[in-house]
Amino acid sequence: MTASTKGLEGIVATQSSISSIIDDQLSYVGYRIDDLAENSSFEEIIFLLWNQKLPNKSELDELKTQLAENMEIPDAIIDHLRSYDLSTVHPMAALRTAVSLLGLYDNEADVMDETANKRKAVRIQAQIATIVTSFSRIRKGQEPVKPKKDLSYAENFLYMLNGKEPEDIEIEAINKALVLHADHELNASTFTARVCVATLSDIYSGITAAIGALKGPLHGGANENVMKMLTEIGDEENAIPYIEEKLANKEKIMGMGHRVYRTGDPRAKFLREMSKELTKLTGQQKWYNMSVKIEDYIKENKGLPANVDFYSASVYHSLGLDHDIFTPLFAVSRTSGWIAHILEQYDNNRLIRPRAEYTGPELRDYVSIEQRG
Ligand SMILES: CC(=O)SCCNC(=O)CCNC(=O)[C@H](O)C(C)(C)COP(=O)(O)OP(=O)(O)OC[C@H]1O[C@@H](n2cnc3c(N)ncnc32)[C@H](O)[C@@H]1OP(=O)(O)O
Ligand SMILES: O=C([O-])CC(=O)C(=O)O
Repeated sequence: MTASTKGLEGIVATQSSISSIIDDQLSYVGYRIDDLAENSSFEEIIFLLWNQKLPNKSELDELKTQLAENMEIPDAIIDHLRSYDLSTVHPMAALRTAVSLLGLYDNEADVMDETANKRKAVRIQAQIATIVTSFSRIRKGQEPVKPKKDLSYAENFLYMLNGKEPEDIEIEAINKALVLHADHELNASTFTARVCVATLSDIYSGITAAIGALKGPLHGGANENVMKMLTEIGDEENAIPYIEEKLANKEKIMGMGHRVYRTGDPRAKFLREMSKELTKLTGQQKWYNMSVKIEDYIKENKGLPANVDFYSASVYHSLGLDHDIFTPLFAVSRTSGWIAHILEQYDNNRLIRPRAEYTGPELRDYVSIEQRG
């Protein structure tokens, strides 16, 4: 292994027909992210990722109905969420455990045929939103809100989170965020999901493993940390001195840099636009202004682009989301991509088992405990 392959940089580890990043352009199943972000509902994206084609009207209506009808979670999950001290638990840890638990209440969890896997896909995609929103409400002492069958996925997410039907601008913002985060080639959490199910383990195991990988601050956890940074900075004039100090201490700036993108993350411009609009609307422009200053500074001084997690922070903050719910919302969206990759892995499976270059001691003789110093 050379320094350049550390972290498997540049290694092509599988073939996939789900999403592609070529010359810093992202597409889902051949459709440009720019077109999808402007025009698609999240349900359309789910259908596209799982079926490799855009749905016609009746296919889309059917999926929307299935998702809305499957959103309720078993009472046992709600009881579980009430059973521990939620104030000390990160929502991503709660989500990881709750999705694993969900598998215990699905009597098809270990049925591995294609049709059962598709039914489970719908259930997991539907119920993950309800787990996140129920957790959020229960820890505030509020009752969980049941989904409504006539609402879209984005609407139901906001309705179950806030207990009231959302405004159009909120629905549009959440829908676009869900579309933009849905899939991203062989990112760390998707790779984790594929490695897990390539042992022929079940979908719940794959999604649980992926949630664990997304939680880390170098991956999905960055969005929460961006808001933490902006809050610490506090005012626009503090932004550059704060960043200079971080860089001088060799600390990473959250939401900046990417393993694959060199010129820029094509999703970031949409989130930047949304951040501009929503922070203006809510009188919180300072978060957007601060973010622009940081983005410009890092681009000029480090040559690094803002990634998807950078502006999503001020977008979600403007929508009133608790900061530690940012990454769970990412997971809600990325579940669609994880499931697509899991189904693709099952479809043409081979165990994923690379090698390690051994760098430990040479072979040596065993020393009995009495003879050890
Ligand atoms: C949805 C997503 O997962 S998008 C990514 C979300 N993660 C973040 O935003 C966390 C901050 N960013 C990072 O840590 C990185 O840019 C990653 C993890 C995204 C990609 O990392 P890698 O490709 O492994 O790059 P690596 O960490 O090796 O960095 C290469 C160089 O750029 C620097 N660098 C990379 N990102 C940053 C950053 N955000 N801030 C400061 N310096 C950075 C590194 O310090 C390193 O510099 P050096 O060569 O002088 O030591
Ligand atoms: O692809 C990656 O490495 C990280 C990323 O942007 C994502 O998962 O959306």
